[in-house]
Amino acid sequence: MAQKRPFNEGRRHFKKNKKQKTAAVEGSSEEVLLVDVRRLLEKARVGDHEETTRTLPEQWSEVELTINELSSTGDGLAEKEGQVYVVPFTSPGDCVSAKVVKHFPEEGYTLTDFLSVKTPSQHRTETPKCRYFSQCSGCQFQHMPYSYQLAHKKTIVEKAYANFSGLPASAVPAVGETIGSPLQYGYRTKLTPHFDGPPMARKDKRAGKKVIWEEVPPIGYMRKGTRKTMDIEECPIGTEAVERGLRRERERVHREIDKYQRGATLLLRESTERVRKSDGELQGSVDGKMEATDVVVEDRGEWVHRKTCITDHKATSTEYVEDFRFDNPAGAFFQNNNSILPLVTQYIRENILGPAKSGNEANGHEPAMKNLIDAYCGSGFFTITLSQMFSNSIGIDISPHSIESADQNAKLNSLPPDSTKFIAADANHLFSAIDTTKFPPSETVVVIDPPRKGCDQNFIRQLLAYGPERICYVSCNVHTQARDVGWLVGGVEGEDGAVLQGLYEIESLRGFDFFPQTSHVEGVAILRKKGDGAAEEEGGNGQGVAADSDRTGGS
Ligand SMILES: C[S@@+](CC[C@H](N)C(=O)[O-])C[C@H]1O[C@@H](n2cnc3c(N)ncnc32)[C@H](O)[C@@H]1O
Repeated sequence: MAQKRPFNEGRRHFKKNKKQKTAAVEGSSEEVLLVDVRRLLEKARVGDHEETTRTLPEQWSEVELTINELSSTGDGLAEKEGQVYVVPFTSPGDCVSAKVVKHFPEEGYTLTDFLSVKTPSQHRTETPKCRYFSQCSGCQFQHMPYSYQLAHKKTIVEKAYANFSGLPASAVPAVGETIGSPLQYGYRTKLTPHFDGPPMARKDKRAGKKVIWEEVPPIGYMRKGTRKTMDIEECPIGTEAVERGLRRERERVHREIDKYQRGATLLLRESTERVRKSDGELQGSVDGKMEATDVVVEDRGEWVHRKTCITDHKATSTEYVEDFRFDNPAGAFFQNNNSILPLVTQYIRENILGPAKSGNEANGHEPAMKNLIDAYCGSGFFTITLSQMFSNSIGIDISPHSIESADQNAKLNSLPPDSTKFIAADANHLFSAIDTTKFPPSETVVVIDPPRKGCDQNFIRQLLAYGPERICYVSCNVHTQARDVGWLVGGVEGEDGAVLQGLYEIESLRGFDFFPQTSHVEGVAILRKKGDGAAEEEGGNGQGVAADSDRTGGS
């Protein structure tokens, strides 16, 4: 059985500092960093570093370090005399100067501020496009070539499964190459910069006084390693329409700051109006030019896309992915990098039914997968883009607002209501609501795309009890994904304490780069029920379950 153990793994080996009673959140950066620190210390053969007597440099002193490796959190790690120094904005091989910020002696690491490069690594080849790079906490990788970023993200997936799935290496297939984003800058369709209230705002408010702004505060993102907001005038990972919106919103806040009683988060969400070129009026005014101050016009073959930036949470934003249209309240969740979405949907279509049952060929195979259940469906992105492959599709989301949008989106895309349905419900109660005569598990594929914290253990138990033929697990946190997949493959403790056997094997695993220049990677894992053609595929396309060799390579 795959245990809950892996998420404690990073801490288990360190004596806890008495003051640090709070456990790190499962799958959090802190947890992931701890595991990488411990692995590096093991590699450096430091042995029991808790017993090592080390003299650590004083806080705020400057240290010179050579970066050994990149952590899954995107930070450089440098081992020196039995202590790991965490240095942001660096690459393996960099020799850098850094300022000591905080020691965690029990855990064996020290947080630092990056100061300067003494000798650059061979992976430090790019000139960052953002003038705030190495101060802003948003991006970590602008100094590295894109191919290196993609290769690193593959190792993040590998390490996640090696360290957090609780599975033997033989149960984890070779991780595929990371699929890159067609746009590596100018891709983010949503940004949410913020500003803080004046220091006395709370006290003034309690005293019934009007809040006084002595100056316009910085509007932007957190300065790396601090809780302070830094002023950001431009963000080159945002789309052009969003960049325009940022400038406009900043000007507005500068004009209207006195209307605010406290700090605020601003919304910048791209919205697209699609106009057929033959409709005339826009012909000739295309090719990414600004048609008017706030409108970016893009040539899309027979269409013209007019892109604007919405700042009202409740206003409707429209996005096109392939030929599907999605309308959402601008403040609601929708994927943030439209350029990569067609690659993801295409990949899932090609793999969701398995190598022999892809796409339209599926109907010729028995048992054909006729049904789709999209747990955590949001406004219907996967249900709608995949529904043409299935006779019945159902999407479930806990947010009634998302389900309203999903219903609306199904209509916008002319999907028949008798075959594509959505229900507002907790995924934990999903399987009691499913009619198994309509959705027999042997003919059903389940797509899972939960929030960063992953699935509830209860959901996993119910999924195992239902036992769909295939599962496609999409996740923005490959660490919690690895834990959940570990349970589906290796089994999980039932509510009564008895072991529920794992039913699945991992057919394929790879990352998609939804967020270039950052350390985030979206994982897509395809699982099939054990015994469903595993043998015939082994050794076939290199994506089958590995033979008994250590291929996860996470340590
Ligand atoms: C990462 S989003 C994915 C949305 C969708 N698949 C998409 O691509 O647009 C996660 C979704 O899970 C939903 N969610 C969170 N907890 C849930 C639960 N217990 N049951 C059902 N849905 C939940 C959220 O409302 C959110 O829409």
